[in-house]
Amino acid sequence: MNDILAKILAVKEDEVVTARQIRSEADLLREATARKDVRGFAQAIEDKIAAGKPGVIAEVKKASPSRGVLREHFVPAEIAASYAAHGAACLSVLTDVQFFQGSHDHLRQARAACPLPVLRKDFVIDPYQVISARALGADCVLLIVAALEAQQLRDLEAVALELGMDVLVEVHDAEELDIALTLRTPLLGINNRNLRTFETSLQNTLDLLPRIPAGKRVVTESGILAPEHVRLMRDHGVEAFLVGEAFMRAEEPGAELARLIH
Ligand SMILES: O=P(O)(O)OC[C@@H](O)[C@@H](O)c1c[nH]c2ccccc12
Repeated sequence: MNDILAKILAVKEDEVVTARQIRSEADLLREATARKDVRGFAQAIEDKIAAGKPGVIAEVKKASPSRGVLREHFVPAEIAASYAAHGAACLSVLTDVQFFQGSHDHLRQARAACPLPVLRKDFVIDPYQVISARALGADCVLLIVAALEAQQLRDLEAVALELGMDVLVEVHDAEELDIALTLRTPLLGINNRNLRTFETSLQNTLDLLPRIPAGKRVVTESGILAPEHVRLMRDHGVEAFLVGEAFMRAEEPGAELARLIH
């Protein structure tokens, strides 16, 4: 497993060990449960779609391992406000430091600057990170099937739901999809990018669509760069999108969002 995902997961193991030494899980849990401010993430997407609009999860991401720095002028509060003003349903904020140049502060600042629900975008492998997400203010966590065993996925989902958060479960192929479908969450992300090779193809979403049962909300993730891409997906009944790079490269991220969905 000498791929980028394996490298990232090894770093996450270390991060969790260190974080636990600084602050106990019990202590963090007290902070997380004291917060009574969860914003409905899945609901915000459904509300957009019910109004005839695409549900866009707009990402706040300074850099990525495949693309390097995406945006020099990077002010999370400004970006979040711009997204909110231009019709985003939700935000996704990278909190990984080493590979995406994210931070906990990016999430706090973005969430404080707008009324939108926020996904903590990181590589979650341990309940500590789910609890930490809520303590930071996150309303949803990402669980990546390629990174976890089926039982771990179910356990992490249970922790998130217990804290009142939503879960976005991410798959890349049919095998991962079968595992994801054992979870309770309706939010099913299909990543068009392979996290091991970084190859990106929108066809990936289209290929998996016939396998999605009723009751699940498909979110197509990655590589959505142009209005034609949004149109192609909507023509196939996909109404929810997770978009980062296209917005981060634009001078005004929210204006680019509006351009992409009209
Ligand atoms: O920047 P893009 O190509 O629009 O992609 C956004 C999002 O899908 C991508 O950042 C992503 C999807 N799944 C992830 C898992 C970890 C880190 C990042 C991701």
